[in-house]
Amino acid sequence: MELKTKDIKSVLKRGDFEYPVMESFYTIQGEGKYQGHAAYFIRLGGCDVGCHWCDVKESWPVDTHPIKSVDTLLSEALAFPGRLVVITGGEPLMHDLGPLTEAFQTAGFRTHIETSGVCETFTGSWDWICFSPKKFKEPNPAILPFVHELKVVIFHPSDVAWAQDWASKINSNAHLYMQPEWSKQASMNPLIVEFVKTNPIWQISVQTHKFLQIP
Ligand SMILES: C[S@@+](CC[C@H](N)C(=O)[O-])C[C@H]1O[C@@H](n2cnc3c(N)ncnc32)[C@H](O)[C@@H]1O
Ligand SMILES: Nc1nc2[nH]cc(C(=O)O)c2c(=O)[nH]1
Ligand code: SF4
Ligand SMILES: [Mg+2]
Repeated sequence: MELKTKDIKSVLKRGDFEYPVMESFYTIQGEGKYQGHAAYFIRLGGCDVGCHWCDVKESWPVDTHPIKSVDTLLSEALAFPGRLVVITGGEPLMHDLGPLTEAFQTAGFRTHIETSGVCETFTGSWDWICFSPKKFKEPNPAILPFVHELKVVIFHPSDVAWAQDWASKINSNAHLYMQPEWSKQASMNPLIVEFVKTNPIWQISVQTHKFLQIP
């Protein structure tokens, strides 16, 4: 049963909780298991991992983005038909995601996260956890039993074995993706294609939003 916005405000416990929000946008999930699904993205500010190939480096500072309340974020998302929210960043788990996810789930959204898993604390109530480990900062192993999807960016051939090593550490139900680093597709795509054909438990994820030229 979907609540109306005014009803939701009355049930939100921490609707006034605030976050630094670089951007929020209604689009098509371009990566991983839910690729192709309409989704409302909330990109939180702040990340200290420092991937040199990061495609959203402007998200890294935590104090240069507008501050938005849960109330506002939920009201903005409710304006669109989809009921799948993807919390991303930056590194979203830098923040206490309990209030945000509680509000969206109360309003009938599936809550998905895109995370590098590096944070000490692991907050929020999630319908889907996409874990994308990085060589630049060691993830917190506490997340590993809860991962629904492992998505490893392949920048160099050595990342293939590194990805398999991570697959051996997470729960056996997780979906396994290799994603070519965007600028290295010419060399990495053939490698990943051959790997997946040989190891069909894996899938390739190619950032379809960039081909569709949508956010
Ligand atoms: C921008 S990050 C934000 C969430 C979180 N910090 C993380 O890394 O998972 C979202 C996703 O984009 C991927 N990504 C970032 N830059 C990329 C690039 N240049 N090529 C391919 N994937 C990239 C990350 O690996 C991650 O799966
Ligand atoms: N369309 C679209 N899909 C995405 N999947 C993961 C993204 C991210 O930056 O977290 C992303 C993004 O930035 N845009
Ligand atoms: S962890 Fe994510 S947001 Fe942070 S630098 Fe790496 S890809 Fe970018
Ligand atoms: Mg992106």
